[in-house]
Amino acid sequence: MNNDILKTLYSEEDIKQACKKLGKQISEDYKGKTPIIIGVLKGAIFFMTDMVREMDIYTKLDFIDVSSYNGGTKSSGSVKLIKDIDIDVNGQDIIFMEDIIDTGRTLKYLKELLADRGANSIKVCTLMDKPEGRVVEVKADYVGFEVPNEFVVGYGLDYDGKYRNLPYVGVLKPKIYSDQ
Ligand SMILES: O=P(O)(O)OC[C@H]1O[C@H](OP(=O)(O)OP(=O)(O)O)[C@H](O)[C@@H]1O
Ligand code: HPA
Repeated sequence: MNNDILKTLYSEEDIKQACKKLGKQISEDYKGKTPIIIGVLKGAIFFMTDMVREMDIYTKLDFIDVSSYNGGTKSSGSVKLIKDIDIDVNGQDIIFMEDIIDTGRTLKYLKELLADRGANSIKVCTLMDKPEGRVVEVKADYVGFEVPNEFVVGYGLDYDGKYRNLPYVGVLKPKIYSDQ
């Protein structure tokens, strides 16, 4: 699997430092509160589990699964809800945990969904933000890295369902992609 990687963008150590910094910031911002941390499956699993252990506040955890990429590198344009959260978010403070914001479609859909359900506040924490990929306007509140306009894999992010278990974030060799 490692042989498919052209270059590393963020090492395990880079990611660890980013989680420490963001965890500290969120702990300060949410002091005295118990935010509901919602991990956006599947890509955010590693980031979420590392992040919550860097927070020194009470939290409640839940997960939502949406999909719009059908395995390749291009967004299908429509976001599909696959698994909903269990917690009632009415009046609650929400922090979405994302691995990446690219076109912004996933996040826009999720923010609207929970705003309709009466959440008190909705913020977004993402490991990576790809501003050049944006199709709809949406912003993250906590960002680990601003990434160039390349399709990245690893640390939860997949291409064709694979590479999520790479412990770092990288770019694949061009011959691996079948849709670029
Ligand atoms: O800003 P966008 O263009 O909407 O892209 C970002 C979303 O795309 C990926 O999820 P995907 O739908 O591929 O599901 P996955 O997390 O299960 O891989 C990623 O994990 C984000 O949730
Ligand atoms: O660059 C990316 N890599 C993996 N999954 C993604 N989903 C949106 N953008 C990306």
